[in-house]
Amino acid sequence: MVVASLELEGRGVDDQISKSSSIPVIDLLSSSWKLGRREQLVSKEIVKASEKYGIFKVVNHGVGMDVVERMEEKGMEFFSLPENEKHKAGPPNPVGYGVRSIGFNGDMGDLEYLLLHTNPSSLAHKARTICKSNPNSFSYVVNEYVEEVRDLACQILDMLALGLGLENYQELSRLLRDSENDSLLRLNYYPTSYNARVRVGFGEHSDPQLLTVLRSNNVSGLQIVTDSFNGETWVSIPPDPTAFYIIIGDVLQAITNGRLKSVRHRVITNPQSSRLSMMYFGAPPLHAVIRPLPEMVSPECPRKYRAFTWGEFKKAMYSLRLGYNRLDLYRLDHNAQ
Ligand SMILES: C=C1C[C@]23C[C@@]1(O)CC[C@H]2[C@@]12CC[C@H](O)[C@@](C)(C(=O)O1)[C@H]2[C@@H]3C(=O)O
Ligand SMILES: O=C(O)CCC(=O)C(=O)O
Ligand SMILES: [Fe+2]
Repeated sequence: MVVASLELEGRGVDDQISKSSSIPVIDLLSSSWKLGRREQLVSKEIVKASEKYGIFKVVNHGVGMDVVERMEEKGMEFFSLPENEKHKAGPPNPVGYGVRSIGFNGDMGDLEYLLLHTNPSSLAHKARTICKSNPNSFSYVVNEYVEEVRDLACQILDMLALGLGLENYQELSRLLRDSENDSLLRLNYYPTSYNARVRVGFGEHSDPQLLTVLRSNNVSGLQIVTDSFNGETWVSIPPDPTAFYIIIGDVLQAITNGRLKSVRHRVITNPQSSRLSMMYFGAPPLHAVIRPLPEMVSPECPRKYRAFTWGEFKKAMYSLRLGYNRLDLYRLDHNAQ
């Protein structure tokens, strides 16, 4: 495993000091999917990174840079439209175009965004309001991007299953391959911070789904929380437009009985440049039942979460603030705490 150094930021939002640290870099080229010895080792590294940090960077990921660039171009084309045109694709209920307001419960951030369902027919419908001049070309570019990042997400899930010693290595990825999967694509555009002041672009939260595949332009802003000797510390994740960051979500934490961590993260705005990020949130079908897998439960590690459907979790999530620790609602020892 290669270890990348995280850049040292001066003072973060609210004068919190963010420290330098390191997060793992996984090289997928060395693990062409064959279940050989080398692949088993990489799988173990992915598990370790997901347990310790809940985030890691993937290089040599196999997603075509031309596909990534086409998606970024379409995104920028959209955010460059006049305000009144963009608003025709809003409000986000929950998908669509949004400005500053995040979710339905009063959360605000310094950004504009476009949230899309990855289901091709839902996307084709929305594309008519997003790109009136050429909806087919917009849907084509999004579908092409989603297919490639979904394949990457599935490869990571297969390797996680292998590294965790699950009986069926496709146990996790089948949830994203299901035609009824509820995955989303989000494009976030953070303008340069006004008055050179660093502001919250997207507040602290964990991602609710199985995992997130994140790619951004070469502008910093993403930070994660790590536990340190004097409490919690914000650590900056350096941007790398040629790579993807994989972020573990709440559902994967529940399925693995708390072994993999859904990392809390946020975005701060950049005083010099605007940031464009693209996130694929890999989610199961609404009816999928989420519960700790039997392989993850033992007398030493008793079951931590009760069973719930993704639909049930999603309903709760939309009724809660961004920063709420929603998995707490499903903890079996919740009332005892
Ligand atoms: C405040 C909210 C926005 C959010 C739904 C929620 O009620 C709580 C979770 C938020 C989040 C965070 C990760 C993703 O960006 C997102 C699309 C998701 O699935 O959960 C957002 C939701 C959103 O913006 O609609
Ligand atoms: O924009 C980013 O870089 C991350 C945003 C994020 O965490 C989210 O949309 O859930
Ligand atoms: Fe997130």
